[in-house]
Amino acid sequence: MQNPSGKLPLNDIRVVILDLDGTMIDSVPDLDVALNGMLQELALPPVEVSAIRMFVGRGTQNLVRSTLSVHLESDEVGKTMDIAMTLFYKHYRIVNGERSTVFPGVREGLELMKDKRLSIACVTNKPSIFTEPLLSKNGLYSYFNLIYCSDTFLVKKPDPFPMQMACRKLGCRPDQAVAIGDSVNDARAARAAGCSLFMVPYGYNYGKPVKEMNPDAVVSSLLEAANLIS
Ligand SMILES: O=C(O)COP(=O)(O)O
Ligand SMILES: [Mg+2]
Repeated sequence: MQNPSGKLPLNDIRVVILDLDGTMIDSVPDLDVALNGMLQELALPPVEVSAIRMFVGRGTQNLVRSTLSVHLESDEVGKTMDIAMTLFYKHYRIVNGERSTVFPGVREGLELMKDKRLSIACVTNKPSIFTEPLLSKNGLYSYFNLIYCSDTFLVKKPDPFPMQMACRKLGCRPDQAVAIGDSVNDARAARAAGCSLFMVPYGYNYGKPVKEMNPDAVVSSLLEAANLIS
């Protein structure tokens, strides 16, 4: 754990705002099956799972566009997007939650946050049609006081609006909330919203070390994060 700001443990925190993909759940194994199913129906070659890991974080449209761009020029990508999105949704609805796994320390961290009487929000760039089944299948849904997805508002992370709304809805000031995420999108949203920021190093951050985002701490698990909140 690193502590660049020197203000740990964080005091007077009321709300924890959690990212989903790459922070709580390793969803790439399902995305791999769904994206490659989409490519097969489009008569395009498969993409490597290591490439897919680099594409996650800015929502489904960007994920599908990046995947198509491995094989197609940008004008072809534009023409193929509508059918590709339909095919991706078809495949992902079938496999969502089948191969994905909960990262170590997530359940224990959520339990400790509950014990500390913190409110827990999930703010994800995943569409709601996939988010709620994924949390439910993994037994995590009931921990959340609030869940905001990519389609809840007109904007998503890195825009700060969903995190600001989570604070307002849960009755705290932004400086009484800590966001915990894996990517630059979480970091930008949290800082622009005025929240504290913890980052996990095991998720998807386009291959960049999370310490470059200057979080208040890099935490190895949600359990470690929960221990740093008082
Ligand atoms: O679906 C994505 O692009 C990423 O989702 P996340 O915000 O939960 O990491
Ligand atoms: Mg993420």
